[in-house]
Amino acid sequence: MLKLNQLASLGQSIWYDYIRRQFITRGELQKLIEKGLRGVTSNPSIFEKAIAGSSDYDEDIKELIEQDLTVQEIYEKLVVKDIQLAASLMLPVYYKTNELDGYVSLEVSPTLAHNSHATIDEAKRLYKLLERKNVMIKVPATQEGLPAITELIGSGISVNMTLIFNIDNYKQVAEAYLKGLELLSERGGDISKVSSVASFFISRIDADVDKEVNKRNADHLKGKIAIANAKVAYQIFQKIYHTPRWKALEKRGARVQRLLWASTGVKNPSYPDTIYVDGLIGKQTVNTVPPATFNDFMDHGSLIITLDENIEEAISQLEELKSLDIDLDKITNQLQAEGLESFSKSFENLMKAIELKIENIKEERKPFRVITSGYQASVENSMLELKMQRIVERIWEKDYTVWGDRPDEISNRLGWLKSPDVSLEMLSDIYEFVESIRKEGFKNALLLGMGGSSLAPEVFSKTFGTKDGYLNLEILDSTHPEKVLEYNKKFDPEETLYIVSTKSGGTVETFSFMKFFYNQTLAKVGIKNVGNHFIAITDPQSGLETIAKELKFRKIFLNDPNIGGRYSALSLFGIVPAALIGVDLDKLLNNALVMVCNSEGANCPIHGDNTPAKLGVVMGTLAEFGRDKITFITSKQLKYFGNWVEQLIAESTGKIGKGILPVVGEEILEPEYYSNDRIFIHLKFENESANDESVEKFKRAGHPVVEIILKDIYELGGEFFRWEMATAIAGWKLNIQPFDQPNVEAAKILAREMLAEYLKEGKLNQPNPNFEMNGIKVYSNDYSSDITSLFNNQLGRNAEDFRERENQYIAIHAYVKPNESVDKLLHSFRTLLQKKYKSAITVGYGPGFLHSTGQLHKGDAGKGVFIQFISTSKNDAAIPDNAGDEKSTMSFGTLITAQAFGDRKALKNSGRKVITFLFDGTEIEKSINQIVKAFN
Ligand SMILES: O=P(O)(O)OC[C@H]1O[C@](O)(CO)[C@@H](O)[C@@H]1O
Ligand SMILES: O=C[C@H](O)[C@H](O)COP(=O)(O)O
Repeated sequence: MLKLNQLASLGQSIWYDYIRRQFITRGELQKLIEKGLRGVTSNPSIFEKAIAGSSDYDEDIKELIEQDLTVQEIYEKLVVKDIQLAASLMLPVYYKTNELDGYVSLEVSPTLAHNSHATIDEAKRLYKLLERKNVMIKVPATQEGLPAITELIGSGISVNMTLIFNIDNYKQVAEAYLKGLELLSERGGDISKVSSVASFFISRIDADVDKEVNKRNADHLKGKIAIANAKVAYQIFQKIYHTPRWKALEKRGARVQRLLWASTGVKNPSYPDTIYVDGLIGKQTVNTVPPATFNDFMDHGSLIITLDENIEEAISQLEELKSLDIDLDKITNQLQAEGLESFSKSFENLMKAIELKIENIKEERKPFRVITSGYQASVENSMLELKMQRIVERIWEKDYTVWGDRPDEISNRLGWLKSPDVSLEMLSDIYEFVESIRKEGFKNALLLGMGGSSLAPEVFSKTFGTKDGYLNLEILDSTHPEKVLEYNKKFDPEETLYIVSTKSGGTVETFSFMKFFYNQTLAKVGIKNVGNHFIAITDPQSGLETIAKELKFRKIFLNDPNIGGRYSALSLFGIVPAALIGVDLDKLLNNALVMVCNSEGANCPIHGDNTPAKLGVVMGTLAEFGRDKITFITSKQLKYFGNWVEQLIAESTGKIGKGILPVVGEEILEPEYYSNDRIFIHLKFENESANDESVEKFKRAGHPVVEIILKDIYELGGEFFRWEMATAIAGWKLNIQPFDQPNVEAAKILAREMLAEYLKEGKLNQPNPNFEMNGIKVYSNDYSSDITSLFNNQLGRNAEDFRERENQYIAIHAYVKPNESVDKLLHSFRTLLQKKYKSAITVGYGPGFLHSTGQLHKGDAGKGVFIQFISTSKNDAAIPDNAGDEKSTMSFGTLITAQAFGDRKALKNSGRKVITFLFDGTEIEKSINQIVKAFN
């Protein structure tokens, strides 16, 4: 028997907490009905995401604009049509279950929740408008909502009472229902024809109670109270529907008002994903689940009655809560008020989203546009393939076979799909933490981390800047001793919060920074206070968690371990640093949620506007045609987003002899300097035209272009998600596993070997240079003895020479202290190289890029040629062996040199050409200039 039918035979119906037009019209709802789905619920947030996040409604909106309707009227037409369509599909269930199930719910505007009369009038009006028997009108269970339920039931209208969190409130709802039935009976109505559910919210309770429980170290109560509260409600339900008063109504055909478990998606990723389904199975109940929970339950949910089990335990858990001085009534009442507020906000946002849609449609604005330039047919074929193989749907079902034969490093790397939701739940905790930091007078935050643990915070710090009264956030991801020392001078430890950020909890650079700054801070503020200046962001049970506990860090943020570094922007790794500079995370994450909605399976890129899927297909398909250099042309303000997306694409796709090379920060030249291996991404704000002309030229020259136009910086929330999903889809297309980084380890091993030798012999064993030029040591694969012939031999005399091997690129690896003037120099060298070789040239600082593009450099088809600049340093800084201890066996200078030569060896071992220049750090600019001159 089908799983949902088995569940129904245990007395529980599963409804779906989700709706959107294509989900209904493309047959997905029908498929779920065939699997045993018995109802649908909606709420203002669901409609907000559906309408703002897709083009599903655009055709309707176009027609409605013609009719000169208000935004509110347009909204109503859209949702009424959705509910009617869904109700028609559900009608057979309604009849088959003898009118028990088969309902679709529509909520009255939450803004009316404190006005009984207005709610009643509105509910009646909507019911009439819907013209379907199998609909329920959703009414918030406020004090003013209670008389509404009596009147509505008394008028024969089926009602879904929503936003119930509290036991007493539930009793009031049940009482109002009974009164409604009695009223209907008095009025001569047929009480067997009316139906009702009481939507009792679950996971939001745990999310709030857990915070209080944490403060009291009562870990055993975490994740328990929401279910305990629901079990008590269920006991009350059973009592109410056994009273003589009920029996009398039942005789006349009345149905019980079933408890409907709502908010049953897991908000805390460390809890089992079906906890709020498995734990709440019992007779005469409904559970309305969001799509992710539905998939999880179908995959591994259990089918055992649990609601009647362990009631004593549930009661004692609630008692214990009281004894800990946690007032559940207060929390649940507050939750109702907040729930109402957030639905009202969604409602407002929804109106704004419709307004924007209307504008976009009227002005034919397209915030996302692909110009395929001759590849249209191939892209369309890939889209079809994507559709036929149900790739988007399977990603949301967390099906690892989209990318590989084994689940390893795939199944436990898909947590990012839920990051915006999960992070939203954590905001109040994070804000509380930020307030405490601000109150204590911290001025700076220095984030210590590499790759995925540092790039999103850098986007936030450089793009959003610091809001008044918040911290100045900077990022340290260079082990160059001069850079480390610069921060030591720049930031007074007394005013600084150090964010030690590493998923694995063991990255050598991050640990070295941590030990260094710990000792500096210890010297300044003393052992009692030093821990107060440090926080950790890491995975549970990582090495960092252990050490952070030992060193008494003021806070340890434990991230969902099912998220890889480059996919962590919208998780704690990105949002904690963002909160410290005052980014409005609610706005950012809601923006991401709209993109989540845009990327859903219901929004097929062929029949809809699933832009992440489209983008991923375009990236993957064009790469197969040799257009494997994805070149970002961005607004100045969005420059750092380029660095984040660079890691995402390079580390995800560059492996097993394949890869897409991201090119960011390139000077924009005339089309003649580019080969036919490019695809351009034009990412800009609206009303901005700085690069439009150049982009037009690229289009005219036959290059494919993707245009993405943002309204404001908060739309970056959506961009993070769009590119994550697109990269995952490009991975499918290219037949690679996008979540591992198999070649990163190679360079690490070789660097470690060098360091081990150093520890044994007291010096680094560097290879012998080929030749020296004015103090610059030069290393290469050939026998050249001057720079000009070296470049000619290794790169070629001209573009034709260089491009003999199709699609080559040059990557400049700079193991020097990053600063503005060096940056300029490196980029002008880059431009010179590009002009000469008419090919893509990238620049990255070491060792940062090792945690980003380094994977692709060693993992792709060997298309890169590498130029390393390594500067020694006069001022070195010792890396303490242990935090809190002066003893040191290695310095940052030694570490970075070992990393550079380790990577040189790793690149050579994998058959790449590498040219290395080693020079004195006091004369970086002079040295680079000399090299550039010789090249010229
Ligand atoms: O967060 P962690 O574990 O310190 O890793 C930092 C970076 O290093 C890498 O693992 C590559 O070395 C990246 O994937 C990651 O973003
Ligand atoms: O009908 C119920 C609501 O739509 C829903 O379950 C709310 O859940 P949430 O807490 O996940 O927003």
